[in-house]
Amino acid sequence: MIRQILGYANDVARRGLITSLILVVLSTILQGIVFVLLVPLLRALFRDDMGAVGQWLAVLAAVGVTYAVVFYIASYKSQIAAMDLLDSLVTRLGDRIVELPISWFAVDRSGQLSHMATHGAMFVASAPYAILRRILGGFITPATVLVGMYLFDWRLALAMTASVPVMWFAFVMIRRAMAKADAVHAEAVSEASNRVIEFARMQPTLRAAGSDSISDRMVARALDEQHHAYRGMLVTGGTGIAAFGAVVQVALTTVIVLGAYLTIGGSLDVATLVALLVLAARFVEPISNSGALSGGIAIAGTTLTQLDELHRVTPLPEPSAPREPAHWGVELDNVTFGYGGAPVLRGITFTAPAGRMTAIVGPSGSGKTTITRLIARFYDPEAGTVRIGGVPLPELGTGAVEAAVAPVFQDVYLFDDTILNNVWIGNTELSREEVIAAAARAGVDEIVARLPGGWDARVGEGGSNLSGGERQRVSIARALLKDAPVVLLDEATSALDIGNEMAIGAAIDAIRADRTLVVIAHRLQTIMTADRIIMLTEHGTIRESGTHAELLAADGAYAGYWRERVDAAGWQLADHQ
Ligand SMILES: Nc1ncnc2c1ncn2[C@@H]1O[C@H](COP(=O)(O)OP(=O)(O)OP(=O)(O)O)[C@@H](O)[C@H]1O
Repeated sequence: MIRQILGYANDVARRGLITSLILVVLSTILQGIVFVLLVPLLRALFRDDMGAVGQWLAVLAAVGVTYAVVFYIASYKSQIAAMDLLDSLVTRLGDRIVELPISWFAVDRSGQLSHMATHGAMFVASAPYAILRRILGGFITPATVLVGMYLFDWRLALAMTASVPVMWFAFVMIRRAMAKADAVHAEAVSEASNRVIEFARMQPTLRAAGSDSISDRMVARALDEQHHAYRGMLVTGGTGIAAFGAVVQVALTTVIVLGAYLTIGGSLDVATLVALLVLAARFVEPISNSGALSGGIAIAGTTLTQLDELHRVTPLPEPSAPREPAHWGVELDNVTFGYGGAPVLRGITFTAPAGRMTAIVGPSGSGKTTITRLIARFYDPEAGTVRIGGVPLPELGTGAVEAAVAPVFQDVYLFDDTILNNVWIGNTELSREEVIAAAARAGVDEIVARLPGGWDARVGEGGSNLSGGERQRVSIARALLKDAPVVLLDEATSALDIGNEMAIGAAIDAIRADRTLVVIAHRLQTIMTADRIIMLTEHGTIRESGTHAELLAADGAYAGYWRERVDAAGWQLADHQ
């Protein structure tokens, strides 16, 4: 475990941890010596040898004071090391999260991550100070006592030694049982956290569905399971501690019986027996205490295992020498992809040339969003190749793809910060004036004009103070600010008011002028003005592709789809062809 913890510690924390552990070992040895010194002291007392009593008392006081000083320094250093370790753990966790492939986040991990970053990291960081220190004491102090016991009576010392493997076995068994119970509990906690977060976020939907909705029941079940797992952990811990205590008491009783037998037989004097029994009690006491703490090691171990798992997630392959794209056109070449199951895209081939708008249309679930995820390299395809500027994405590298591509998705998440800062994260190197100018190109200035506080108005958690269309305008402004040569836009499906409609239309015109724009198009205006339309089937294949005019003239599936959309929107077809 120490090795595992050291693996996550930065240099400062590692040095602090090693120093404090050395001091802890030293203090526990000194504590053992203090106990051992009780034997000659007690023997001298029993024999009324006051000169020897004085001598041993002086030695005891000297070792005792040294122990107290070392113990104090060890505690102080351990606390500092714990704080450094916490820093280091949280930083490593953060660094790892930003390296993980985006696909890892497709499953909701918020509960697990928040638990790891808060309780888990704190438990691991304090484990060396609060738990290991005492567990080390529970082994090293008795070991020192045992060595001392051999100096006074080898037979009793041998009986004590014989009990060590039994106690060790009991200790390991409790730790294993606790580790298992805690792993179940940790999983239940993260599931319950996910459900509670979801429950809070989804309140408006849930209220509309009535109180006995599926989500209510899912939250209740997740909390029930967590309570059940917690009870299991308490029962396992309690039973383990009681069993361990019993083993320790049996060992002590054996030594008492053997000591009495030897004294009656005349081979051990009463003074030595009494002194050794005091020592035997000192031998078992730290062991008993450490048994109670073995569960703590198991709990810290669960978080360490989760951290290890996080570090084992295989990142997408990266090039040793990234290639430069020749242009910013995007190309899908015979791409097939599925989310671990049946393919959702099959043999997709098309190009989205630089400086053009390519619109993707098709029924719900046909794979439109998946295409944009593959271009942004959230995933690599199972077969076929995605290229930017003629270079396959794995040869370009994820960093270069992230720099070149600006995705504007429908589920835009805004930080609970000012509207200005929400645009600014698109490019933090620009000045406030430059950010405002870029944001105005996406029509964000109109939103700002209505908000009390203007550019410094807060947008609420997730952007809840803005409408869907307004959030998308902020997201488009981020993309404009990032000045990425490839923009992926998933147009809002919900009906937009005229202000949003016009602002987004104008922003699209600004983007397509000098960038590669791939749009999952829902607005009729976008579809008909696209340079090229790719129409998908519900099976994730391409049904038709071409310009709006070409596809209407072909009078195939697209022409039917277009007529339906126009009828639904109440457009006059003749006016818009
Ligand atoms: N993260 C995921 N894990 C597993 N399956 C997924 C995931 N995301 C999408 N899918 C599945 O892949 C298929 C294509 O989904 P995709 O979101 O790409 O379709 P779409 O055409 O964008 O749909 P819509 O128009 O409804 O947004 C669907 O069957 C969907 O259920």
